[in-house]
Amino acid sequence: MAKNTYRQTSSPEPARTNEPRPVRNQPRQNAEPAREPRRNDAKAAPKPAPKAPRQPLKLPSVKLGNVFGFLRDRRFQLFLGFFFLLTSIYLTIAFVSFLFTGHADQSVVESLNATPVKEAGQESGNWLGLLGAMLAELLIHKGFGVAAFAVIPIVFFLGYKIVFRRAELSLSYVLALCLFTMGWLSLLLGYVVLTLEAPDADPALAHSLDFLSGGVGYEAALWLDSLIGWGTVLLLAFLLISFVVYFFNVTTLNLGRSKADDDEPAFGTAAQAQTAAASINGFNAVVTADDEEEEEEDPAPQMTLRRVGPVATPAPAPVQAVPAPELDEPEEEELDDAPAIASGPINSPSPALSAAAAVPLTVASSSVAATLASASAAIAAAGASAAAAPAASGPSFSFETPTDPEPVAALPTRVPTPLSMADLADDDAPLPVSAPRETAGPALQIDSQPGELDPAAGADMAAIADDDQDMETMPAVNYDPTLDLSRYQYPTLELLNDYGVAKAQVSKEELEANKDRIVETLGHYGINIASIKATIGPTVTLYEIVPDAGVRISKIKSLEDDIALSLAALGIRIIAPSPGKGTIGIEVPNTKKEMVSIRSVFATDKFASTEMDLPIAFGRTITNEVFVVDLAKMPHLLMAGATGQGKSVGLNVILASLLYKRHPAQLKFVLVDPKKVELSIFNKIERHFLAKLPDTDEAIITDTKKVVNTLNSLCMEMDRRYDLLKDAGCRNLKEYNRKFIERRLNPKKGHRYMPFIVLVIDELADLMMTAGKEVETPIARLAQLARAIGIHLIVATQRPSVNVITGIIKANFPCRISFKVTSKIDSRTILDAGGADQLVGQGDMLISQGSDIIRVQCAFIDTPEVDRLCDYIGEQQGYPDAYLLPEVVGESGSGSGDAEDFDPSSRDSMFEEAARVIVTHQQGSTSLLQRRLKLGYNRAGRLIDQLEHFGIVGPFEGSKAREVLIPDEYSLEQLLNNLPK
Ligand SMILES: Nc1ncnc2c1ncn2[C@@H]1O[C@H](COP(=O)(O)OP(=O)(O)OP(=O)(O)O)[C@@H](O)[C@H]1O
Repeated sequence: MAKNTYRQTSSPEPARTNEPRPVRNQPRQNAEPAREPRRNDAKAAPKPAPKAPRQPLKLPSVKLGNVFGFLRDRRFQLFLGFFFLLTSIYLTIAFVSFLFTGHADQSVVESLNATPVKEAGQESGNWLGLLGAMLAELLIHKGFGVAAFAVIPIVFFLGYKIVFRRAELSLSYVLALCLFTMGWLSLLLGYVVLTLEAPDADPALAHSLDFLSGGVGYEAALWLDSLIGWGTVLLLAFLLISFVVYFFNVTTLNLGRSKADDDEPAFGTAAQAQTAAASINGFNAVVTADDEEEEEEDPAPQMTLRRVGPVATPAPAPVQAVPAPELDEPEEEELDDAPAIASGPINSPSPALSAAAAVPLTVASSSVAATLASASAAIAAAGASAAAAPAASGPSFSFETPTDPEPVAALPTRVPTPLSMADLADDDAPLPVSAPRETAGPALQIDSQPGELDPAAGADMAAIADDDQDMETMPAVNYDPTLDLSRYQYPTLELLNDYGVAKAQVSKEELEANKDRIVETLGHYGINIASIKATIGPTVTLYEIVPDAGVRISKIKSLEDDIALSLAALGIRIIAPSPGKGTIGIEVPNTKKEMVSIRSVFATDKFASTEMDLPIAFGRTITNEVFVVDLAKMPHLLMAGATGQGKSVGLNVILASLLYKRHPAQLKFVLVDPKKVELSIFNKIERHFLAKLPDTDEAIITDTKKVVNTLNSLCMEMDRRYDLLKDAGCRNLKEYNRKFIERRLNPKKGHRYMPFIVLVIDELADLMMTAGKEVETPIARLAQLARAIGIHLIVATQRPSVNVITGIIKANFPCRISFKVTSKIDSRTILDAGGADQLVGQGDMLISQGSDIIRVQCAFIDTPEVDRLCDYIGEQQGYPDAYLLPEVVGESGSGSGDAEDFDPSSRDSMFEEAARVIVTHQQGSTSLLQRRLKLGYNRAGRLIDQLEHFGIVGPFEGSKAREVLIPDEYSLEQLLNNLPK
């Protein structure tokens, strides 16, 4: 019976005598049928005494933290760690020795209660003495057989983790793997041994291998065999598959898939994408159930980094992934109480989590992109078929429906955004909607560029960086101006109306008829045409003709009206010659115009992936190309157009373009709206995108007097910015901000991140009428100088007459846009060329940049769309207030315009002299003081305010001079004598 002695563990052993010890390898034939005695033995085994009912454990009232405080003692930890490490070595030797000496040692160990330890130790053959023999007997022979070796990695890992405070695998990972291996392998081997014990099997072989399974494995296999027979094999297979699936997170099977399939980008499962997206420097961050357990165990801010093999995606350069630092093991009590994010940086969710959230929506957006792409493919097909139409008789004629050449941009993906300190600080501000919203590409760009890590994630990584790592040595990237509103979500395309795919509105008949009339009309004047080609745009069709040799261009140009007459169409424009084409262009309005929706323009790759600083997507050109310009390069814009021709829509398009592409930290608007209703809709984004003077209630300026102050304030901001640029040794704002972001400028010296400022004046005519020079001078000054320091002007007017668009303003606005105007003169005033009077209206516009004039159909954005856009931004967390411009009082002395604020003790030294000039001339004008007293604008303005305060001149009256309240010099002298000195 010695063969299965480990199964008799509960049998009382005979007292040890001098007789030879029962030998383990006693012949098997002496045995009774193998299974019976074990069952009997089991029944015969004395039952353990019934346990006393459990008493509720009375905890001492001392804090557990005090009791287990020694656990935090590093010396104790090292002691424990080395103990585990050495134990693992000890177990390895003892177990290996067991393979050779186990059988012989079995009787020694089993007779221990009857033999003195010393004697038993001498008899033991194990290389590590009696203890080695006992451990091996317990864990291998009576326990799990050879599978007991799996205990060793657990003990070793514990020691390693405690001593070195780092481990690339989590404890739960090692425990799960080793314990499963031990149990499963033991059961498997138990079943093998059981099978070898069958009457027809080789008994010697069975005996020599019986140590493999151990007592536990054998008994379990025996039990299962009795219960389900051969089903044990199936159960073993099922257990293995289940473990592999769960443990290795298997979600797809590659059975029968070709390599090509494998090469496809995997959007399949959240886990895959999560793993792919969170790849950092060769580690994949994986959040699994195991890791959650790990988090409970250790409240340190940590992301489990599991090496899962080489990662295909290139690691983002600037941020280094470092394994989470191990903190001292916390006490049990602390662990329970620790909130989930207690120690983590609040603005930094695990990249793995971000990725997981992004996945389903990535799929959604890619399918939308696919839909749009197929739509543009359909247009392309339509264009191709139109182009294939046979040419008519006469000069060669071809026409094409220009297709959208822009690949449609992938829609923004959604990412949850981190919470910043500012978020927490501003309790009143509405918290952003917790549901993930979309972020424009570079918004992963946020405005992160594709491929960059979320800056917040970058901050996170730095936050968990090893204590020893010197932040100074890291790449200088973690100042990020957008982090104050790090949860800010860029607007999505869903906010805009979807008008579907635009269709070509010009029929082949219309094209043919127009072509015939052009050829015929020109023929009447003896102009023959070599070839003619038509390009269909959204509003007009461009017929490009190549006249016969020797025809004078000016002759064709002079026939503009005749061609218009013959075509019975308004808005014909002749471009002779078409720049860079060698043809003469004749633009003929389409009978049915195509509306260019703003959504279709924003969805194009050209706009979505633009790298411009201040991109504006105006609309589509005649060749259907999306027309995107950079306001930062323009650098200012003058817009004109008769009433109802699309100016306000154009302004909204400009504002929407910028709002779609810039973060509130990067851009501020100063909105001047004398009409009071045009821009009021943008009030909702005051705390995100608007700038205003301190102590003013409304950010959108409707009062002329405030406009003057605001313009002067912008001039001050400009001067200050120039000072800062000079101090930093930078030539423009971009360079300066780059330097600041790289932390090469000291905020203590007044350096700060400077957003672009875009000043929008909706109606210049009104301002010029009421404030004249007072607005003209600062506007001209800003236009001349503000380019380099990121202040850009957009000035619109419906009256492009010379007294509104004065020479000085015009000279400083090289880029001008004209919607339809009422006269040729207006067209010349704004564009220095005719043509704007011949536009067809409704957003049809000409853009002049220097010598080039381009016809563009402005995109259409409706008021409800702007409303939705502003709501979307306005509902998000904003800054506590609008961006504050410098106060004017300090430098110009004109204060916020309130003469009551004036401090009498700080009267200007030229006050009396100024009063005499004003009273003598009976004209309360700042420019009079400037001229007569040779003063600068600011000082003259300050003096006028002081004169107002002392009742010498009346209040500000717009462009008119102030009323002089003192009738003659005598009265003035009396007043001056009575003034406090
Ligand atoms: N790009 C466009 N595409 C299609 N229709 C347009 C476009 N722009 C303007 N329209 C049409 O013209 C109308 C007037 O446009 P808008 O209000 O912009 O004119 P405006 O020049 O600002 O007039 P006002 O100076 O009187 O305010 C709009 O309501 C719209 O119907």
